[in-house]
Amino acid sequence: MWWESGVRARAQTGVLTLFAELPRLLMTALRLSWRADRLRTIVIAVTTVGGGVLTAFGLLATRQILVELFAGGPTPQRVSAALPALAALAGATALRAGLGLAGGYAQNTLAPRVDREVERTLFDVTTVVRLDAFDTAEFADDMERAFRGIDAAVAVVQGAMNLLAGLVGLLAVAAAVVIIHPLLLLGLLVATVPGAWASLRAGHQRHQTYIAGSVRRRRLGLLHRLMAGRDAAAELRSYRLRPFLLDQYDRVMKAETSIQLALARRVTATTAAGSVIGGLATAGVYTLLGVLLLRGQIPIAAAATCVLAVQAAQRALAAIALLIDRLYSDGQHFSDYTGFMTRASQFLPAAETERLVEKPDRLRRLDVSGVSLAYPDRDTLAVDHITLTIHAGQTIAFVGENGSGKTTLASMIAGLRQPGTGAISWNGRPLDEWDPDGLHARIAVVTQQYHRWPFTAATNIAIGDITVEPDQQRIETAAGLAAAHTMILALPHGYETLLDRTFAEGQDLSGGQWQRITAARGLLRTADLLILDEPSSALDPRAEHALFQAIRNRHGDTTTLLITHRLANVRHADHIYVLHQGRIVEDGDHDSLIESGGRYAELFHLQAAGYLPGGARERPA
Ligand SMILES: Nc1ncnc2c1ncn2[C@@H]1O[C@H](COP(=O)(O)OP(=O)(O)OP(=O)(O)O)[C@@H](O)[C@H]1O
Repeated sequence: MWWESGVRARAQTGVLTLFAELPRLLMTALRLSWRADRLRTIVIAVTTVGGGVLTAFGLLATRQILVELFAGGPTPQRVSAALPALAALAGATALRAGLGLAGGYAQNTLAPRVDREVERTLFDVTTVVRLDAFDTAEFADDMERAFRGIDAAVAVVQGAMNLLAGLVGLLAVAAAVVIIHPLLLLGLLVATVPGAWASLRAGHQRHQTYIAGSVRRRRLGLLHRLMAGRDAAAELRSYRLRPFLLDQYDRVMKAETSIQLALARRVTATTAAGSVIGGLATAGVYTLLGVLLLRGQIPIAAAATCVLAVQAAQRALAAIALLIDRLYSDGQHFSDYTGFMTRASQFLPAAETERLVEKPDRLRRLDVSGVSLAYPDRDTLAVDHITLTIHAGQTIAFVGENGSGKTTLASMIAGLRQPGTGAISWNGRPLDEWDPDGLHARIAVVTQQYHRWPFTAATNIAIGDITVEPDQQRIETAAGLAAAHTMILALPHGYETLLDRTFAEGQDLSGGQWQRITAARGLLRTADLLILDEPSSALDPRAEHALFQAIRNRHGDTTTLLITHRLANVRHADHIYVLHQGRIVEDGDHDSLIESGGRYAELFHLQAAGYLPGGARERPA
């Protein structure tokens, strides 16, 4: 499907390349576990190695028991001769079980710590990357897989520990086998390598399918939200979208099902080939053992121990192959996580250097010099070579038709996006050379696409300034300015009403009520620069009047940048910039722009005509 193009190419990495990454992944997992909890990592390492040594010891003790039992002499004598080895075996088994319990406990209690460490590190990055990261589809895909990689991190750490334990155990068995007859070691390898290879290959096939399905899964997630979520529920019903969405779902699932069936066929074929070859090789090992026994090259006790050893080795190897398979697939999920962290680093803001430590002083002037910006995959510039100056205390307005670049320019002035070319400076120094926290503390932004934070009404306003403890008086004053106070008091729990319908006692608000809360959040702080992007699009006339009155009252104290399509609200602005296709095409105050009879005058008259009897036009003075 159209939205899947390009993903398949990313899933074409070879099995060997990925296998070669395993040691690096193991090291990353061990480092992670060390960072999460040193003591537990040490306990796991000690119990793992101890368990392996005890396995070898147990095998040799078994051999000794068999040697004593198969020796000549009366039975009671043979049994009593075997007793010390039997006691040693019992001791080793008990000790190994104890170590296993201790190691298991350490692993289980390590898992939540690793989980927290990994998830926290991911959120550290996702909350700091530049906004432009969210403009690319690759970033969204990467992030989807990175979140899956969080669960894999714990699995990789546990898998790495278990694999280590399995390898130590296997080494022990191999050592015991070599002591009995070196040729048997070769036989063991032949018997187990095909199975291990098949496991690896099957894991690789599963992961390839997983990567190729990343966009499809996101699409499915989207359809889940659209068909079962609250946001789309009303439109879904009013436009009768049910059959359309179900059809989309069926199409995606049809593709998904056939891909999963093809995968099941390939995995079964791979594991079947591994099992057949492995089975034949095992038969070869037992034949070899029989031949050695018949030729008298090994005694019967050694042969019996050897059968036990072969079985133990096969069990250990089967477990190891399974572990490698899991580790391999979890490791690849985990490498999606580590890969995301590496790739996301290109979207991190510039590292804070000495120069950035200085906090900006109160705004005196803000210069926009030759600023341009193009969004990824767009041929045209959203903002095209704009130069302007804003002086402290001024009220500035950006007006223009939809898509003319107002929001994009404002977001660069707010320091949320970096200009492609040109520079924006605060008191003569580029924005990115000031301490970012200090800068954002001096700028308040009320965005057009505001977020409905699932917190109480009070918190929704208080987060306008999280640098100080919430102050009820301050919150209520800000709410009053945005015509939100009375509305909030009318809610079931007033300011403490939770604004999320999906939780018990939660409430939802109308679009205009939400917008009042959003404006209150912006007005909470007496920022030097207040940017209001369409703050009144959903407000009723009374609320709109109150909000703009509050904004006008700040004139001279605060510098205000206003974006609105309701041109009556920008009449009082000191300077109005008219944008068209990313450029400033006119600027001046209201009267001079009306006088000049250009684009602004045309838009203003069009709007004003709607309020006049018979659609009469206001004439320029
Ligand atoms: N995240 C984005 N990725 C790609 N293109 C974008 C993105 N945001 C905006 N654009 C495009 O950039 C151009 C300018 O958009 P912008 O939002 O700045 O316009 P605007 O003047 O604020 O419009 P409106 O009046 O509708 O709010 C438009 O062509 C828009 O389609």
